[in-house]
Amino acid sequence: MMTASTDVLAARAAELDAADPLRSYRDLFIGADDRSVPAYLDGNSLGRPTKASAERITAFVTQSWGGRLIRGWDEEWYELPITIGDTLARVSLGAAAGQTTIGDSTTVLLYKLARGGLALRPGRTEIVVDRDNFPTDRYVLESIAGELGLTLRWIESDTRGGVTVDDLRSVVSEHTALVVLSHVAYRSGYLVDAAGAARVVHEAGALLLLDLCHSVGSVPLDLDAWGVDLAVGCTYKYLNGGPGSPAFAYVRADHQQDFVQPIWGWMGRENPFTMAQGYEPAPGIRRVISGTPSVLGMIALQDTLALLGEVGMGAVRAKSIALTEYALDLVREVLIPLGVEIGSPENSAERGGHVIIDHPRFEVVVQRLWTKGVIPDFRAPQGLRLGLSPLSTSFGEVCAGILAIRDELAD
Ligand SMILES: Cc1ncc(COP(=O)(O)O)c(C=O)c1O
Ligand SMILES: Nc1c(O)cccc1C(=O)C[C@H](N)C(=O)O
Repeated sequence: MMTASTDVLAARAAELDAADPLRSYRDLFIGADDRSVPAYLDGNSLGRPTKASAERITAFVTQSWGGRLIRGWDEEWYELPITIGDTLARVSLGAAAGQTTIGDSTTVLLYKLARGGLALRPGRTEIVVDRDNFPTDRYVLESIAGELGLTLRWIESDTRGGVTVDDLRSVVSEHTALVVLSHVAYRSGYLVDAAGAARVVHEAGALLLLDLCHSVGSVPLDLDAWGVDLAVGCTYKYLNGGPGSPAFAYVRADHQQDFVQPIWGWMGRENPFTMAQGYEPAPGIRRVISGTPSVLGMIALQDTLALLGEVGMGAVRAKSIALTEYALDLVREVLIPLGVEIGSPENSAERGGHVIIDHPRFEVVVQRLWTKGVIPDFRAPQGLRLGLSPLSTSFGEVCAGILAIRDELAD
C-alpha cells in the first residue's frame, strides 16, 4: 500500500486540530508555539508549564512569601495541602473532601500509605504487586516486605498488557493484606479496571492502593465509587505542577480514624504548634503529613486544576482517546512497514493517555530526535513512549513526531 505524502498527512492533522473543541487550551501553555520544539510528546514525564503558573509563582514570591513572611503560614499556607487536595479530589479524583492531601514525593507517600494500610490488616502476611509495575513501587514494597518480614506475591504481567481482574483473582487470598497497582501502566499504558480490582481485593479482605501517576488529569477517576482504599499520584505530569512538584495521597474516609503512617512528624500531629510531648495523629487526612509541606512546589498545579474543572474530565478523556487513536493509526500507516510494533492495548477502553511502540533502534532514535526538539521518551529495552497531554498536545505535534520517527528509521 502506498503511504500518503508528508503534506497530505500534515493536512489531515491540521483538519483534526481545527475540529478539536479543546484546541484553544494549548495557547495557555508556555512553549506551545516554540518552533525549536516541533513535538513535545513527554507530558507524561513532565507536563508543560501554564502561563498562569508563571504569574502565580511570581506573585507568590513577591506578595505572599515576600509580603506576608512567616504570617503566611497562619493566613493560608498551613491549610494549602488540604485545600488543594480537596480541589484535586473534586475536579479529578472523584472523591469527596477531606480525603486528599498534597506533599512529599510519590515514593515517600507510597511508603507511608502502604505501611499505614498494612497496619490495618494485622496478621496477614502478603503484599501483591505486579512485576511490571514502576520501579519505585516495586522497590518500596520490597523494602517494606524486608522490614516487616512479609512476602511479596508477584503478578507476572507481561509488558504489553497490564493487570487484569482475573490475574488478581488468581493471586489474592486470605493471606493478602495489600494490593498495589498502577492504574495506568507506565510502559504499556494499560488501564486497570479499578472498580473490578477493588471488588476482588475486598472479597479477599485486603486493601487496594492505586498509583495514579499516569492517570490523574488524563483518565476520569471515581475513587469513592470504585471503593479504592488508598491512592497516591504525582502532580508533575498531567497536572503540570513542575519538576519535583509534591505528590498527593488519598485515604478513604472509612479508614482514617485507625490509619497511622510511620513517619511521625510535627506537622501531622494534632495541634502541632503546642509542641507537646508524644505523637497524637491529627484528625482526618492531615495525619498523612510528616514535615513542613512544600508550599512553593504545590501552587502551580492549581492552574491546571482550574482548567480541568472548566473543561471537565469527560472532555479531557475524549481528547486523550482521540490523540492516542490518531497516533496509533499513523503508526500503523507509516511505522509498522518499517518494522515497528505497537506495545500498548489497541482497544481505547483499556488504554490511558500514552502509547508505546517498539523497535530495536529506538534508543538511538530517541537521542537523535531530542536534538531536533522532537521529544518522546525511551523506555528500555526498546520502547519509544508517546505521552499525549490532552490540553497541551495538538494532532499536528503527534503527526510531526511520528513523521520524524519515520525519517530517522528510514535513514
Ligand atoms: C507509576 C509511577 N509511580 C511513581 C513515579 C515517581 O515517583 P516520584 O515522584 O517519587 O519520583 C512515577 C514517575 O516518575 C511513576 O510513573
Ligand atoms: N519523575 C521523573 C524524573 O524526575 C526524571 C525523568 C522522568 C521522570 C518520570 O516521571 C518518569 C515517568 N514516571 C515514567 O513513567 O517513566
